[in-house]
Amino acid sequence: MSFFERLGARIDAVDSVVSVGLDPDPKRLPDHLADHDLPRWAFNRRIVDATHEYAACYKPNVAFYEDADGWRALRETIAYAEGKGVPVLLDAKRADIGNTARQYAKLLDHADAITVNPYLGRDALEPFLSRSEKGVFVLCRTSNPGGSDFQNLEVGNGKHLYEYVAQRASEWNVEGNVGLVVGATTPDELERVRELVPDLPFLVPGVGAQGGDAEAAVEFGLADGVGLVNSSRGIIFAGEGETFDKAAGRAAKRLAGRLNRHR
Ligand SMILES: O=C(O)c1cc(=O)[nH]c(=O)n1[C@@H]1O[C@H](COP(=O)(O)O)[C@@H](O)[C@H]1O
Repeated sequence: MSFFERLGARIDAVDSVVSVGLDPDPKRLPDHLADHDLPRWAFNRRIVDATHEYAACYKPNVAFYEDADGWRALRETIAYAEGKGVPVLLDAKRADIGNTARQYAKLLDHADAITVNPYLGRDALEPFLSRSEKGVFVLCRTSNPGGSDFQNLEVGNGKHLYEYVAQRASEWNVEGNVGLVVGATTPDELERVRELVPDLPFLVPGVGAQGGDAEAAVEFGLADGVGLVNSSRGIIFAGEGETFDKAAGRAAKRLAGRLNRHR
């Protein structure tokens, strides 16, 4: 089964397109977890317990795990999420020259899907794209304020770079495993990318803490019902103290319901 078939089945099973972002900023973890051997894992475990019923996937951003304990915490988190039947999308934004990219692509041995950066071109993504059973989400129009610096440059025929990336990524979809990352903070661009590539599922970050447009995220993010709308801080840091997980569960449920009203 392809990644997008598995994701579609998960979306149907939980009636949710929510991607729960597991970005456990050590500075924001509840104090009572500090004594744990791996506080990030202790935190994530309780987040997964509280949110998995509403999670179409989990999206750990590897930036929050790039140290010795972090990798251990990430490994435990992935195994636990998968044990609950939830696909894991590693947000790594990788790409490099061929022999390095082949090493980076080994990350896919441990997850169902990954985010990649198109800046280095097609060959830098080949080791990811050739993994037909894994999902590969190509950054297209990012949600940050500087996303327009390069991505909105005109590259010829009145076309912007993000539009060109969308079309090229669609050509790279030989294995049926390519999606795009398009932020909810620029709904006009989101709509435009959907016009250009009707068939690719999107990962739409930027709702919640970044204030993006949840309605547009659902209206344009899904292809044949498949796609993901991510919130990280808005879910995992919805509450504080001993009951942080309960608040996260409520936040995930609320977002799933809100998105479903537009599905
Ligand atoms: O690739 C991503 O997931 C991503 C792309 C993008 O354009 N904007 C964006 O916010 N993200 C990621 O999505 C998550 C958003 O986190 P919150 O703003 O806390 O919901 C972070 O892990 C970001 O790195």
